[in-house]
Amino acid sequence: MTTPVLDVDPYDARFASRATGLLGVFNRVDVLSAADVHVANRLGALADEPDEQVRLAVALAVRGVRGGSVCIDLREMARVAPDLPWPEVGSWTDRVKASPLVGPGRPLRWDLDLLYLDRYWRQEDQVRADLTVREAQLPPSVDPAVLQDSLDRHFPELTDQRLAAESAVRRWTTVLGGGPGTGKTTTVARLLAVLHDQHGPGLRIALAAPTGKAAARLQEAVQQVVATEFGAADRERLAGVTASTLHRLLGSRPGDGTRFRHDRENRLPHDIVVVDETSMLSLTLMARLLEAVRPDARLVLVGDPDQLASVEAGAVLADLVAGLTARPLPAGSVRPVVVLTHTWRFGSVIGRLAGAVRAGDADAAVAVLAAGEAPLDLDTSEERIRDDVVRAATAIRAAAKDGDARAALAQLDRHRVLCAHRAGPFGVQAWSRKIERWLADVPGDPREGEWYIGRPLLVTANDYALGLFNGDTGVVVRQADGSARAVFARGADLVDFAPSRLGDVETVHAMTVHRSQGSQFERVTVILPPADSPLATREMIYTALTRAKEHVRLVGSDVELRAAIARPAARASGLRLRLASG
Ligand SMILES: Nc1ncnc2c1ncn2[C@@H]1O[C@H](COP(=O)(O)OP(=O)(O)OP(=O)(O)O)[C@@H](O)[C@H]1O
Repeated sequence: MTTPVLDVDPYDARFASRATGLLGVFNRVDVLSAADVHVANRLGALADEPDEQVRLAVALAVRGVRGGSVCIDLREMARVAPDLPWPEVGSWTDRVKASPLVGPGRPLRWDLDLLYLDRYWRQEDQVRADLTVREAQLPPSVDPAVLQDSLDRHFPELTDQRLAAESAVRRWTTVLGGGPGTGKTTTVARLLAVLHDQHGPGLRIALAAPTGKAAARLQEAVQQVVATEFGAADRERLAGVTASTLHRLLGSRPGDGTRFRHDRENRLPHDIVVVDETSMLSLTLMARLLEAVRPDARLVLVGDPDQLASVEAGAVLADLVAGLTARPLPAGSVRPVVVLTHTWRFGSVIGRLAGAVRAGDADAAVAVLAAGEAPLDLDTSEERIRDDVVRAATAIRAAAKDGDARAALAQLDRHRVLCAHRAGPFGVQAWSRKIERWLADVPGDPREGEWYIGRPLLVTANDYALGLFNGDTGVVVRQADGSARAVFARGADLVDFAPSRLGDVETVHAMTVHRSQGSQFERVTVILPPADSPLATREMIYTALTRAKEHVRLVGSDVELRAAIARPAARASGLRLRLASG
């Protein structure tokens, strides 16, 4: 195999200037970043490991985490760039396994024929161990007659929703999956009532989600079911149930994003913990959650396993669904994983397109689009996008000028541009600049100053003092005295701040698909990433489409759409294998 000849600019920060040999080759073609190479060389030097094949494996493991993989499979690595001088897999594996860098108490681990950075191996093993301990206990004690009665009341038919509720009563851990509108929240509200019947008064319930927005939606949806479906007794018992962010529930400590007040030594007091939007949890956050929940508290993990996984490493929900489903089920016990498939909300065109994307069926997806039905279009005309964007921004601004904060926040959810990328011509930054230019051209309506009335805001870092969380959105609204306040929703309430108190905020007309998880908008404009982008994946498109309640515009052509549908996100992890084998 020949080594590619490359012209390298020595001042380009992407290139590790002293990367030589194999690592230099992989760095120069951008397979390894300068940071990957530095970490590998530093660890190699500390452990006295000169073997460049081992250092290459270390650098690839670091690279893997950057791409969301918890570990790497050396046998699969050559697929990344087949023309590079990859070591022969057999001897490469032997060298890595024998290296002083690899083993218990060392920086890396070899397990299940996969190479891990030790930290992630420990987290994966902890998740397995905690789930196994929960399973190994005696199951919760249940009054079967009471259970039968409450299930008949809340789930009169034998549906998957009823099975999920029964699992939540009979097991310590339940995973409830399903796409948008499949009835997950309805099931959660009803199963809380069923659990109340078992437990009697004093049941301590925690509802949580990874973002403030998702927590607010969960609380609102549960409360709506309680208010509209339940009789007086259940209504009274569940009327006060609130939801919070997972970080708030676990007790985040300022300046420490990965350790919490509640942990193995200081468990959460709740008898039942329900977490929504679990697909957004990284492996690290799942490990923290599992160590904080009492082993004898019921845990219900809810989410859509087909959505994009977390920004950080791991694909925990998809792994839990696959791993726990593969475990042999003792006779007579209820399944720990229930995935709801019937869509109650939009049996609509958007649902059909999302279903085709999820199934990886590009022909069916293109056929749905080609049918030209109203809520969908595949369009590159900037004119139409501009109309949508300007109309939405104008409506926000009008409500904000009127001092009507609730209306301004409602308008904020009418339309959003979603991009796979942050940077580059298809990314959030470029689209935000373009939108700002369009808005500046609207006659007679200059948006002046940083905190102009009607500025839509996105919080980009947790602010514990203000109680604002990464991903929260708000609007600058005019007050009766003419001053400007930044207004955000907190549950059913509104909170407002002097804009000068806000730290990390951006103007939000466009956002990444990752950030949009846990939110829905009436209309969504999706900028399809270029066909050769590594971010052009099936999960990316599915997640973007399912953010829309009424209308989706895809910007691009069927070439980009087909390319993304053909590429399932590849995140290496050993969790499903570990869980499947118990
Ligand atoms: N068994 C059922 N029979 C009839 N309608 C149902 C049933 N279950 C849920 N629904 C209705 O379907 C709609 C969607 O339900 P729900 O909000 O619980 O879904 P979800 O999966 O939580 O959706 P999302 O993920 O978008 O929040 C609601 O209007 C709800 O009332």
